[in-house]
Amino acid sequence: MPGMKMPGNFYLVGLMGAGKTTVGRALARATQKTFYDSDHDIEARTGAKIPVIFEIEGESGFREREAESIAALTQLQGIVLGTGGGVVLNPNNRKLLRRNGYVIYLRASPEELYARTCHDKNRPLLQTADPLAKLKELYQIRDPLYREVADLVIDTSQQTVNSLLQLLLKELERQL
Ligand SMILES: Nc1ncnc2c1ncn2[C@@H]1O[C@H](COP(=O)(O)OP(=O)(O)OP(=O)(O)O)[C@@H](O)[C@H]1O
Ligand SMILES: O=C(O)C1=C[C@@H](O)[C@@H](O)[C@H](O)C1
Ligand SMILES: [Mg+2]
Repeated sequence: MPGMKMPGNFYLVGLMGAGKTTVGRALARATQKTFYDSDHDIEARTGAKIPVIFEIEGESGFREREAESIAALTQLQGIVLGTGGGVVLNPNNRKLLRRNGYVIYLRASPEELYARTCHDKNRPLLQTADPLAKLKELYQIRDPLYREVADLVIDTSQQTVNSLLQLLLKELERQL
């Protein structure tokens, strides 16, 4: 289904490694929308990489910047937005996402997320002695919040990025 035109915005939520950036880019291409990534937007606005922002301003400083970025990006039309894994912690972010777009939760188990992220050092929250335990803890806290904002929950287990894209397009076509 190349070049399928669909109305509105698509917002992708989920934990680190869920595929928000990867699947988001592919979805934008397929639906002729512009892709944005809130993590990249924060880095561009700040002029610093996420690990550096965490180091200097702590997680709370990062969350303030993230809220500003979400407020700006949810004013845009015709976009696919890949969000940061912690975006749903802020109630105002949740409200903005729900109001302004169709929210897709890319779900994966902590074990799978660990396998996808363990070679990558760009996620400060996973720079701990036991990243799998951290992912399990984040999953417990956040899975209900992702579900709360989601219009659609997609299980990404045992799926390639391309098969996920096909599944998403089929589901979106059915629902919209
Ligand atoms: N369904 C999938 N199957 C296998 N690997 C995947 C899948 N989705 C994503 N990946 C891989 O997992 C890694 C993390 O994906 P990606 O960066 O898109 O996640 P993210 O949700 O944007 O994470 P973050 O919240 O940290 O930005 C990438 O190397 C990507 O290629
Ligand atoms: O899950 C999280 O809290 C985060 C996920 C990443 O996307 C980044 O937004 C940052 O590393 C924090
Ligand atoms: Mg990402």
